[in-house]
Amino acid sequence: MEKIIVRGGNRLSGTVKVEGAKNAVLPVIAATLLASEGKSMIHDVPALSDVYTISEVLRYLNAEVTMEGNRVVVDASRELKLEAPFEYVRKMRASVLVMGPLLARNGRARVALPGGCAIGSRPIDQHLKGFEAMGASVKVGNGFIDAEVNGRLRGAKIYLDFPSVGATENIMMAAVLAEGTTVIENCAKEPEIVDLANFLNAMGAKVRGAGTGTIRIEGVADLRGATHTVIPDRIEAGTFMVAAAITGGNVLVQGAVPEHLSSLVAKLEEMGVTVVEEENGLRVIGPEKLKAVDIKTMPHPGFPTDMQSQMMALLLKAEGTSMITETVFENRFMHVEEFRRMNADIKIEGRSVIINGPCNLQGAEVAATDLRAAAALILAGLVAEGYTRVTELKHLDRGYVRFHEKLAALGANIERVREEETVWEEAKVTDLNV
Ligand SMILES: CC(=O)N[C@H]1[C@@H](OP(=O)(O)OP(=O)(O)OC[C@H]2O[C@@H](n3ccc(=O)[nH]c3=O)[C@H](O)[C@@H]2O)O[C@H](CO)[C@@H](O)[C@@H]1O
Ligand SMILES: C=C(OP(=O)(O)O)C(=O)O
Repeated sequence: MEKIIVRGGNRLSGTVKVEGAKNAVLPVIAATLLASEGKSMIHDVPALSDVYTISEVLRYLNAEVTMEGNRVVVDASRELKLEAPFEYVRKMRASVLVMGPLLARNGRARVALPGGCAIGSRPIDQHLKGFEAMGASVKVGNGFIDAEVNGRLRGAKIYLDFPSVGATENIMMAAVLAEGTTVIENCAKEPEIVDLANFLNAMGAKVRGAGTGTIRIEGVADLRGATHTVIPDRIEAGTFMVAAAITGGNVLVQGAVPEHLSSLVAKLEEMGVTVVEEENGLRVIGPEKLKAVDIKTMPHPGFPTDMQSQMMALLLKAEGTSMITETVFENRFMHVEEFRRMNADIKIEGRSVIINGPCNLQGAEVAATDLRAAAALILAGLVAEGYTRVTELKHLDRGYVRFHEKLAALGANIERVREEETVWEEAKVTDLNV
């Protein structure tokens, strides 16, 4: 079993470079399916397992995908298949993002129904509501969603019940080839939505208003491949900002875009952390003592749920009582039990977590429950007494490129190893039963 072993106590210093954003590149790669002619070339693609998964989905659908370093080239000009099977959707929920492009281009799409996951039940009713409003008939059965439209999708006015990132993206991708104008109201405003809109427009689409609460899309007859550079990963950047803050370090996070990180910067400053805008990124200097604060996760520009667990690690070291309220996902507190194993004074009250800091964190063997929890446990390990061993690294690899190497380059005492699992002998178990 692979583990990351970290020994707490080192202050981090130096410069770390941020990769292209996972949550931007996945919809952008899905959108390449919309090009019936020409190749798309995507730059600054991070080498993550999720990127391999979405590439596999595209290959399965009959697109040609080549990856060279941080560049992905997609040729989707051949006739496409219709179906994204469960083996891909199970590995990565973002596989459902091929549904909009397939429906727009083929008039049909069949995608395995994603199940729940460690952070919540995550339904996709808002995606489907959008497709239906555009004239598609949607059927759910036998573990699949089948969507079909007679002729082309038709532009429609769609009001989302919640500003869902995935629904906004899927509906945008369906609408770019629809007949007429689509208006998505109460849509998501995340920077990744703007990045997708920029890529779609480079392909020949007419998308306006991305980044605001209303997106207007005028459908066009066809789209061609385009070149695009993915935005920097604000969550990876934020994770390294917390790493600097928690260790009382001084780190330049190169590529961090201040406008994408304003809610995080505000909270860090409230905690006593110094954040300085430099020409090519953000410098973060941790204080001797961190102050307790309250945090509530919200859709962008509110505090991102994808930074909730990392901030929880930081608040464990803050003086006083902090409260974190999670409003985006109903079950994103699985890491709380793992922090308890590290001697954290922390309890769950409904959708909130109360932390009494500063906690005297102790190294322990802990398991990552989702990708941000993996990062958060490693961050806690940076300041825990002794050794922390973090398992279930498949979650980490979905969203962080060479995380331990980047931390080691900043001075952390950290390595990734393969350790044998302890196998209990049957005799011992039997002995206990007598
Ligand atoms: C690949 C990707 O970009 N993932 C991000 C994306 O996920 P994702 O796009 O899945 O997140 P959404 O914004 O759609 O989900 C937010 C909330 O809306 C609910 N919901 C969503 C769709 C729907 O049809 N019905 C519904 O009820 C979800 O269960 C959840 O409670 O945005 C999340 C919220 O910022 C981030 O945490 C994820 O990292
Ligand atoms: C929850 C996340 O991703 P996904 O939506 O791909 O599960 C995340 O990036 O933290």
